[in-house]
Amino acid sequence: MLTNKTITFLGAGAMAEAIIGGLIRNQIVDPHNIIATNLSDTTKLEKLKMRYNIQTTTSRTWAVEQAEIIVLAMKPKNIEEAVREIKEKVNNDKLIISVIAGIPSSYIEDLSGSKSRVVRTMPNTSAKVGASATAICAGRYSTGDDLETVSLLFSAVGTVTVVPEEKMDAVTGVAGSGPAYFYYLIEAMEKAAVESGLTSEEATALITQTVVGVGKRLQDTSKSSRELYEEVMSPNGTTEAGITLLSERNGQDAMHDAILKAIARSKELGSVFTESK
Ligand SMILES: NC(=O)C1=CN([C@@H]2O[C@H](COP(=O)(O)OP(=O)(O)OC[C@H]3O[C@@H](n4cnc5c(N)ncnc54)[C@H](O)[C@@H]3O)[C@@H](O)[C@H]2O)C=CC1
Ligand SMILES: O=C(O)[C@@H]1CCC=N1
Repeated sequence: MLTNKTITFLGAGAMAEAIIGGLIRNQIVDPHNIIATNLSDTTKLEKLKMRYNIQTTTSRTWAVEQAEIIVLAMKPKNIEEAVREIKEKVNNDKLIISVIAGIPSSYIEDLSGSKSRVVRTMPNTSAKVGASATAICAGRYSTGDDLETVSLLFSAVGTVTVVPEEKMDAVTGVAGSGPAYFYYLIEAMEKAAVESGLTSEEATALITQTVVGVGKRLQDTSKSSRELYEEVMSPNGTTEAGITLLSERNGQDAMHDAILKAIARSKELGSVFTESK
């Protein structure tokens, strides 16, 4: 095991489960050293206990008392209440990891009044299959060792890139939200495939492998994305017909603006907390 430290997940949703699964699968943490808790969904806690053999509890303050590492994995709207509830139980001995979009580390650092050691992170749902593109950044009081610990923990669910905190909103719009853009596109591809006579199973199999192939190709080449799609386009062929229509409808502009919008939303989520300081 990488660490014998007790890790408490405050928030037992999709992200928490993806990370817990990776940590256990890769034997980074003993399941008995993981505690998960949430607001009120005891059914979800029972499922996690059964599935991963971890500890679960409805007492959030107890869970925080036990922890050497606390992972904040609730929605941004719940962070204020969460902080209020655990404030008295947090001290500088505990490392706090946040996966929450938008929320600046400085807001969480002031949590204990004793300069909490915070590392802010942004994983994505591909953590579930060990393929997250996670970025992490150090807070003001976290140490080099803390960054290393978090890096090792998240290596269990994919790649880890260390960035300065001012880049975290961009990371969130691009990589945190990133999988959704692809799934959205795939939904449209499936619809067109079925309308054109493929069964849903045929469409899914073909599109899934196409996406896997694109990912592998990207990892394997130094060619630019433009070079790669131009490689697919034969003059006056099928791809050119499709790409021409996308260009006429400003498909790339829409995608570009969507990502900027997501980045702006990440900034907006955090601004409430920076302004109130
Ligand atoms: N879903 C995604 O693709 C990604 C999500 N994130 C971030 O992860 C966080 C969680 O997202 P999801 O797992 O999708 O949400 P979710 O809704 O699936 O889970 C949130 C969990 O937090 C719990 N919770 C709420 N308030 C709490 C409190 N005070 N104490 C303890 N638990 C509390 C809820 O009961 C629930 O179990 C969000 O802040 C999001 O920004 C980050 C990267 C990707
Ligand atoms: O949509 C969200 O706010 C979260 C953060 C990144 C992905 N999901």
